[in-house]
Amino acid sequence: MVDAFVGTWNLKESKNFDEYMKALGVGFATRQMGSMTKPTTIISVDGDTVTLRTQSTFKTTEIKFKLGEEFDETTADDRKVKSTVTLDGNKLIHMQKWDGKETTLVREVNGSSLTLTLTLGDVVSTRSYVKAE
Ligand SMILES: CCCCCCCCCCCCCCCCCC(=O)O
Repeated sequence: MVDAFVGTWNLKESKNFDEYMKALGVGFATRQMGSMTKPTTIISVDGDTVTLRTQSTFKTTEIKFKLGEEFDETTADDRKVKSTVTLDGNKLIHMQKWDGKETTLVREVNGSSLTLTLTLGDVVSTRSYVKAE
């Protein structure tokens, strides 16, 4: 049920994000900014279209998608990827594919907490978000 993800979520804690950005090939200066930045993610639903906006003073991205339908996405580090988002139980699974590589961004809600798990090969980063009041 995507409804559980709807709301405004603020980053509270981040683990291993620098390693994840390194695995993506993100350069030093951008990684420094990325590590310091505390984004807000706003998720909304209109009919069968989901909007996921991640905003910060450094970068802002917004994607609109229908579950299970592939779409083109330009990521915060400027990768041009093919993305598909699916719902598996209570997990929102976002898969990005580019240049023969793939990464997953898995979001899971537990009450007022949202956990984002970023995986690329054997590199895993966990980012914890808390719902805004
Ligand atoms: C859009 C805001 C993202 C904030 C950090 C930007 C850092 C520079 C780009 C690194 C690429 C990482 C891919 C996106 C990871 C999303 C992290 C998140 O939503 O918390």
